[in-house]
Amino acid sequence: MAAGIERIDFKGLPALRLGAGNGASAVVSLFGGQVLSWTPPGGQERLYLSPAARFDGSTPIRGGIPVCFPQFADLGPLPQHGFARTANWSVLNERSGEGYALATLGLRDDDATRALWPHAFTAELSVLVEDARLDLEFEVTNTGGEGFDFTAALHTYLAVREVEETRVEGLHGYSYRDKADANRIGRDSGDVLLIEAETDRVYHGVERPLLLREYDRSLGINNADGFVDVAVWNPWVERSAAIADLPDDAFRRMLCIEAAAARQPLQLAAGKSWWGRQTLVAL
Ligand SMILES: O=P(O)(O)OC[C@H]1O[C@@H](O)[C@H](O)[C@@H](O)[C@@H]1O
Repeated sequence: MAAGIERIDFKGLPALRLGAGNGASAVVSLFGGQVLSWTPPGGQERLYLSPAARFDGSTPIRGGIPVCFPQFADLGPLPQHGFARTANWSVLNERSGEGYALATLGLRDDDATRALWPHAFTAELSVLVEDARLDLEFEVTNTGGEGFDFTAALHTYLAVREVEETRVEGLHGYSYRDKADANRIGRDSGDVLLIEAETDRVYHGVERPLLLREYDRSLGINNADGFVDVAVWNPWVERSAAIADLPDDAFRRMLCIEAAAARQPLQLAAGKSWWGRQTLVAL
């Protein structure tokens, strides 16, 4: 597609299409502030978007990069993964030039968010497409008069050709909480992580970039700043079949490698900001 940013309708929802001018593009839905597609130069889609995803403007969209905020998973009293993924975001900024496109979406507290979570905040998601790179920055500012706690994640659904032939490198030696095994704390001891069963882990304090290797392509994943944890999720056979908006064999085509701040709640004092980043590089 041409370079630049255009407003589009994506299955009935308002969205932005970001084009970097060299074949690289991304689609970002205003519902959820959610990246739904990312194609680096060469034209291969690198995010998984469920063919059974719902676009009704109230159900979370299954796939792409949902924003989990102000709660990751079920780590608190809010709906699973918080409310940001079912909120309507606004466009704060759009910029494009030679070889890049950048959009920033914003969300702030309103009556609906305060009914669930009584805090004043602004959140911004910046999405940059440039060459073979997708850069995401998620920033939260406490605009109220008192501190608050939150957990957060960019719940990135990566498209894989065959999950059992996919290797994740870089997690060796890190400890993780294993939700698929009664929240047992384990330590990764292998050279690579293979996905051969239901996997639902939060790795703690991951400082190295990760490499997702497939037989004919790879993806570099770097989580930075406030995203100190990495969640790895694959629902495998039974859970895939039980999730209504995922085809039964979806687990073969996706692997979530998420930038997270989920080991313990973050405390954000009045007037302060926090931010975390995830960068994907197609190799
Ligand atoms: O179905 P949801 O709400 O989008 O959540 C999907 C998964 O998200 C993961 O991040 C959680 O660790 C899993 O436990 C959860 O099942």
